Amino acid sequence: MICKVLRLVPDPYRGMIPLYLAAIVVFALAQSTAYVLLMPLLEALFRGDLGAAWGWTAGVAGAVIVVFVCGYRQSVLGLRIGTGMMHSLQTRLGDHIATLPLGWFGTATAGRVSRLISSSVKDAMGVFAHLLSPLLTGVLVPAGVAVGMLFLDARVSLAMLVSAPLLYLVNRWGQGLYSRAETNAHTAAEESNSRVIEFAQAQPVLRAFGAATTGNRGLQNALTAQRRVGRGLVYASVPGLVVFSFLVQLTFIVLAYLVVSFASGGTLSAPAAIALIAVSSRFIDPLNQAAELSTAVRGAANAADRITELLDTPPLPESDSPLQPADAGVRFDDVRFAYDTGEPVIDGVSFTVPAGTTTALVGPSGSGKTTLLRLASRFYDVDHGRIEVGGHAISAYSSTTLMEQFSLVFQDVYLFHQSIAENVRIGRPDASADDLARAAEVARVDEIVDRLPDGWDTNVGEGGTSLSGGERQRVSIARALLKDAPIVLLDEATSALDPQNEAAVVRGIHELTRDKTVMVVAHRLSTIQHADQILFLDQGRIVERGTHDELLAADGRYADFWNERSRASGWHLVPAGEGAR
Ligand SMILES: Nc1ncnc2c1ncn2[C@@H]1O[C@H](COP(=O)(O)OP(=O)(O)OP(=O)(O)O)[C@@H](O)[C@H]1O
Repeated sequence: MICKVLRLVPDPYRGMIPLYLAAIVVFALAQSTAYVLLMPLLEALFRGDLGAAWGWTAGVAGAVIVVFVCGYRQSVLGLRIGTGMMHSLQTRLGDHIATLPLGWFGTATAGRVSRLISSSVKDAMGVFAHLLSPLLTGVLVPAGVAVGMLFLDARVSLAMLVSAPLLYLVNRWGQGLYSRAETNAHTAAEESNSRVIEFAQAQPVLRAFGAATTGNRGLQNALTAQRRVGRGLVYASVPGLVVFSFLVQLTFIVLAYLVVSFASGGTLSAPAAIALIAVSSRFIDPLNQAAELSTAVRGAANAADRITELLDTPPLPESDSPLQPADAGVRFDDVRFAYDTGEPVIDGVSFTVPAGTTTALVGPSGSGKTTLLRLASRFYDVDHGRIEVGGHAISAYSSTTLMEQFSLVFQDVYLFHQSIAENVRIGRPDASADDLARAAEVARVDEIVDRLPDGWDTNVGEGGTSLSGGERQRVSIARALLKDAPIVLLDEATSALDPQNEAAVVRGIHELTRDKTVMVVAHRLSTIQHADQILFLDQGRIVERGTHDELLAADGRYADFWNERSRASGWHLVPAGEGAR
């Protein structure tokens, strides 16, 4: 159980563990020695042999000094190992999560990650900070007392040693009950954490539907389930503790009975009997304490399992090759892909986007357009086929080199709880103030900054809540402009923007995509019409491809789509070959 936690201790602190354990062992042995020495001390006192009593007192005092020194040492070492382990685990978990494929980030992940990084790590570090020492002491002190008693009264010592296996088995049984309930309680807590996060984030939607306090059935169900399994956890921990505690008291009664019978049988003196009963109580108390702590250690071992499971989740394979792309071309070759659900979403897609050209992805909702952008930037690895950038498979590049090739402008723009300047600088953290100002001017972020109370230093709130949707898009375009990568992956907004934002976004995108390789999930008719190549997707396959004029002339799915969209937006179909450019 403890080994699982020991494995998580980082290197510089691992070296301290032998000294820490040695300090605990000496601390416990010194305690049991002090207790065992009470017996000859009491005997000497009862006999009136004050000289011997002083000698034993000195022995007890020596043992107490060792207890103090080792107690201090193991507390300091335990805290150092525990806090070092907590810091290292939080960093390791954070680094590891950043390398996981995006497919890992499912709906329950927010709650899972937050519980792992906060509560599970704290549970695991608690083993060193405050659990292991009293637990080991609770086992070693009674063992030391029982062995020490061998030299004073072997019969009582044997009775103590015989009770040990029985107590151990009962404790194990209690641990088993507790462990299962603890795992359920943790899963329920993860789920309710996720639902609480969702509840906070979904307030605008809930309020819009008048369901701010009552509408989140998921949260209510999760909290009810958590309460239920929480009660289960209490019920599961009680039987083990009660039976164990009863057995411990029973052991004490048996020991007391033995001592009294030996005394009345004349094989034990009265002072020795009194001293033995006093020492026996020191055998019993630490056992109760150890039983209570062992449930907490079991919880820590479960936490260590969860942490290890996450650290063992394979990251997206990362290349450390210094390979650089030859150009900014993109090629998909017979690519197939399914999300976790297993349903094929991309089904044998092949196409080439020559460097410096624009490819528009068009097709019905759910046909796989956005997925193609995610695959190009390796948010996920393909199940079959190959994606190349600059003449090499994207998996051959280090993730830093690969991401340097892309500017991503997706619809769901996330802004951090930071200033607007910091949010734009995510595109290139070392950008100069001039570059920042230029990108802001092109994407018209400067207009937004001018009206904000603290200008560039205005905090945009979590998720950018203090900006409108169009303004958030402008910030995301400014980020991409500042990054100035050779390939632009663009998911055009489907929703209509007000004229001011629309003009700013169109101008920003025009500048962003100038002379770049562009893959765009296109919704605006002018974007589609001016693309060098249009891919019409349906159910994960390219069903038509060509230029706007070629596809209109083919009079197939694209022509139908174009006619419909043109009618809807008040455009007029122009005969093939006369399409305005
Ligand atoms: N993270 C995901 N996990 C599971 N399935 C997903 C995920 N993202 C998308 N899908 C599914 O994959 C299919 C293709 O989705 P995708 O977003 O690529 O389509 P799209 O053509 O971009 O649609 P839209 O035009 O509506 O944005 C859809 O059936 C969608 O439900």
